[in-house]
Amino acid sequence: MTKEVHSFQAETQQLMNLMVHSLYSNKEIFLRELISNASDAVDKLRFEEITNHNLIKSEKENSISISSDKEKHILIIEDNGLGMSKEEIMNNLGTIANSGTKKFLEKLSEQDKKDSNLIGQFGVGFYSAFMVASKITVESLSAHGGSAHKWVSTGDGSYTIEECDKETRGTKITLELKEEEKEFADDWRIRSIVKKYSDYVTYPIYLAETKDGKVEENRLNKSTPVWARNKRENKTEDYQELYKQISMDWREPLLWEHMSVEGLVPFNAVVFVPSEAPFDLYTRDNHGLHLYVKRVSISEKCKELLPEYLRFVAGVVETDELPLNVSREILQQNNKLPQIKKQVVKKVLTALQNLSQNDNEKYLNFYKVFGAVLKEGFHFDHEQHEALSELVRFKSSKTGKDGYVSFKEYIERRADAQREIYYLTGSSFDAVERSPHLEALTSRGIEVLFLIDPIDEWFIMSYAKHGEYNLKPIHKGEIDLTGIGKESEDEKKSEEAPAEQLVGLIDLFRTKLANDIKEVKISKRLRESACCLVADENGMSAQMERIMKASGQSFGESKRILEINPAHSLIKNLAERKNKGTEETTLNEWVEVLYETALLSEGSPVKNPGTFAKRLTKIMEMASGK
Ligand SMILES: Nc1ncnc2c1ncn2[C@@H]1O[C@H](COP(=O)(O)OP(=O)(O)OP(=O)(O)O)[C@@H](O)[C@H]1O
Repeated sequence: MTKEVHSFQAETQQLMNLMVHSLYSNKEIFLRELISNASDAVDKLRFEEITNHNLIKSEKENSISISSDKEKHILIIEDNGLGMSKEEIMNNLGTIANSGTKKFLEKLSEQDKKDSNLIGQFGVGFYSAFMVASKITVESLSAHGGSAHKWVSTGDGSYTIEECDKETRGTKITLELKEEEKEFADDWRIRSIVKKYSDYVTYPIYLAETKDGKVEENRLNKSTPVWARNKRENKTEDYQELYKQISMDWREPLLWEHMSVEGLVPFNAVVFVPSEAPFDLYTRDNHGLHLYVKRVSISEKCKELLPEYLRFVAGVVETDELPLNVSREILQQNNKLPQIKKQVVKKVLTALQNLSQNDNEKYLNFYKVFGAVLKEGFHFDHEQHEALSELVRFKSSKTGKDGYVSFKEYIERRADAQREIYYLTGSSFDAVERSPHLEALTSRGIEVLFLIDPIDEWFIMSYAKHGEYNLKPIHKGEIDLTGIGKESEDEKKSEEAPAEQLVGLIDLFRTKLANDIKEVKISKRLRESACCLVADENGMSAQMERIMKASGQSFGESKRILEINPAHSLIKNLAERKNKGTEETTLNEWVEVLYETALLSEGSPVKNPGTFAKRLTKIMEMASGK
């Protein structure tokens, strides 16, 4: 047969031109594409073999062979798959069948045509080889028989096709590399690309390497990957090695889960929870799981498979339910990934629950590092509230600085008649531990959770109720503890001043502090302290205000309510003085100092520390002179 010359379809030519002149920097993906095509061709052969026994046999095992000639800048990729007839070659390599490539071209007509990054996003299959080759020869013998054909193109608008001598079934692709791309003929370069993208291709990938004058065929890819094997075949070290390879973390993982899911979207996965926080835990935006489709690496960090609040999880998911050249955009729209994600999330949360039940110490070590991140889930994943609520831990008025309590334990040891879960927000354990807000609750033996992570203010906005128990802030709104718990005899309040005796003093507070506070009220929550500040029911807590300020989102300071303790001797004395008509100026000073101490005890700064110190000194001076 003579050599025929054919022009490429217009779209194909457009694509070729782009490839030939591509400025895309990640050109190495061409090898991934060619290996993936070769692996597909072997897949197709194996599928047909089941029903058709007349296919040409191969003496070699089903495999992909790579060889190169550094001197001549030649790279060859050969497979013993199904191969192509003349018509198939012309159809497949002259037109654009691949849906990913079509999408790529559509995108190009809308967007800047020079946007070379699109190439990487779409993975344009066979044609990407023109990024590195000045001439490509494809020789193929179909396993169905007939004669072998050779297709040759330099990517300049046309290709030639003619019969050729090829005795073995399958396809051989010879790339004549451009001078500036000759590195792709180097063994080390080939090895590293295969390792990176095609390590888990089902069929062996061999590289012909010359050592001491002899050619050796060395296998580059692994055999069946850890996640595709039966769990029982894997050893602990297999998982540990996989973890290190995909996470770049040299420490052992805390735990892993191997999933083989049948169902609607079948997939295999291995997910890992690290034992230590990665350095970029709070800043990372490249979280995700490594996604494989038919053993081909599609995305190293597939965000669609993992919610942000599990961004510390590393792992691999493999499914055959997606097309190979799936683009990032398609990944985002794909409806199968959310189903996989849901199951992965469930599995990780269950694994953590199991850990907390079986080895609480280990779990708490995990929680100390990752707890705050996990809590973000309350805001973003309402579906998982129940599971997450079993995983959160808190410090409290009963745990001490190093301990933790779960919701479950809190409820188990709640006080008599207690129907709410009490909490207090603040910036640290030390800052809340001695808060005046705690006094009435502590004296009744009621435990108060300390929400002292910056994320807690958001956590509480998304999780206001645990089962039948409302979460109740003790630093906001009214608090009524009547009948709850039991007040110990020696902690009972000393006698309160009758309300009418406090009217004058309350008025004084109101006038003097008009610019700073919203209201003055008689407190039910104080025991030792003379006064404290509370936000109203829907107001912003002092901690929230500080966080907003620190992140540059201050809405101005909200005024809080000053509560005074009617049983405190200082308040009683001041009320008496006021009622006796003691000079206003002195009383004003006391009122100011009381307000400022209330600010300090909730962790807020006083407006003018110098004035505060002077006032305090004056009062101490007066007291010491008595
Ligand atoms: N080594 C090969 N053996 C047999 N057929 C091949 C080989 N390489 C390519 N082909 C054929 O050429 C077609 C075009 O390949 P190309 O890489 O452009 O897209 P694709 O492989 O179809 O894309 P996708 O991988 O998304 O299906 C393939 O569908 C296949 O039919």
